Amino acid sequence: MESIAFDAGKPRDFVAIGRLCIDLNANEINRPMEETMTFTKYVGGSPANICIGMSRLGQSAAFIGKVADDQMGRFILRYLRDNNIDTSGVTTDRTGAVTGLAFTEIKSPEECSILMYRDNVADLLLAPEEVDEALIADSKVLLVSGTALAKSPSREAVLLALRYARKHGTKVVFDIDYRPYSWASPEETAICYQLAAEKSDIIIGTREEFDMLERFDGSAARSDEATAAQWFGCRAELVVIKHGKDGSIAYGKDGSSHRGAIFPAKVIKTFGAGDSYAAGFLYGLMQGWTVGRSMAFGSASASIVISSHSCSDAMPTVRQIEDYIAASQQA
Ligand SMILES: Nc1ncnc2c1ncn2[C@@H]1O[C@H](COP(=O)(O)OP(=O)(O)O)[C@@H](O)[C@H]1O
Ligand SMILES: O=C(O)C[C@@H](O)[C@H](O)C(=O)COP(=O)(O)O
Repeated sequence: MESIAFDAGKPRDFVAIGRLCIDLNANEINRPMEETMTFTKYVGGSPANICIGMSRLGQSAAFIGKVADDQMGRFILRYLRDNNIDTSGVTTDRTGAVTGLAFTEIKSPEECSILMYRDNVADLLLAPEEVDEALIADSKVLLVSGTALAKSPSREAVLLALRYARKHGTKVVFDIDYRPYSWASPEETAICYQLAAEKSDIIIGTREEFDMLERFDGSAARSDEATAAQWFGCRAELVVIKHGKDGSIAYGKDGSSHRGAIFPAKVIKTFGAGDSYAAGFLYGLMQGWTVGRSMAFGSASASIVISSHSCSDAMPTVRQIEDYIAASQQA
């Protein structure tokens, strides 16, 4: 498969559904959390990061989600608007729910972890009746974050969004985005993930995330080929499996496969790699580029973000990625 066709007649490029949160990234890096005293606040949440990435790349983007009725919620809304993202699909909670927080621990470039505070979070209170059908109908791509399936009513909201996408010919990109602390059990996770994966055109995840999704589908150690074949039996036309610093592999329904190499990076922290990769990769696909070229663009985007302190705020422009690729080719 060389490239993917999107509905050129739709006015908006991209809409994402899922969580809008706050990242608090350790300022004193290369230390355990116990010894970290100060943090910098950024907008976070994997689908928010990808949406910001798409907007930085010049794509018209919108978000469907829910924020808390507090200073953090207002900060998120303002940041999205400042980044040219249509927030008409973002509602504000009125029940006293809070904004999800992700404190990041940067012990070393290889050893990063995230401490999440996600009790009573507003993002998981998005209700089906708050999903704007027209926003999905008017967008070429709907990006679904798997974490939004973790609880009702957000779970039903996402399933309805998938239905709207199908009805209106909007391509669905499913980013598995597994965050264990959001889920009651691995069994619940696998079953909900399957409901979304079987309705998706492009599925992106790490090997570990696909293993979670395919928990009931055979042996523990599944090959990437077996994973791709399973989802081609449903609706998928492209399955992308990410392998950290070992790069990525994309399988096309036509039997093709493409390996994505990595670009050198002065790694500060590894989180944000997947989100920036997704933004760069999807941007490439939406330009009609080949899968291979789109993967390279995504990998370079990831290297820029992991060499930076934030995820959302560090999302690069097309020019930055092109310059990064050119510089690494000269080195
Ligand atoms: N240490 C690294 N150096 C350079 N690129 C990296 C590194 N880690 C990840 N990447 C890039 O980011 C992509 C996604 O990273 P990965 O860690 O697999 O996803 P996630 O962040 O979702 O777990 C990889 O395919 C690769 O292109
Ligand atoms: O997704 C979150 O809630 C936290 C993110 O904002 C965070 O920065 C992160 O973990 C990024 O995830 P990744 O791109 O999958 O590494």
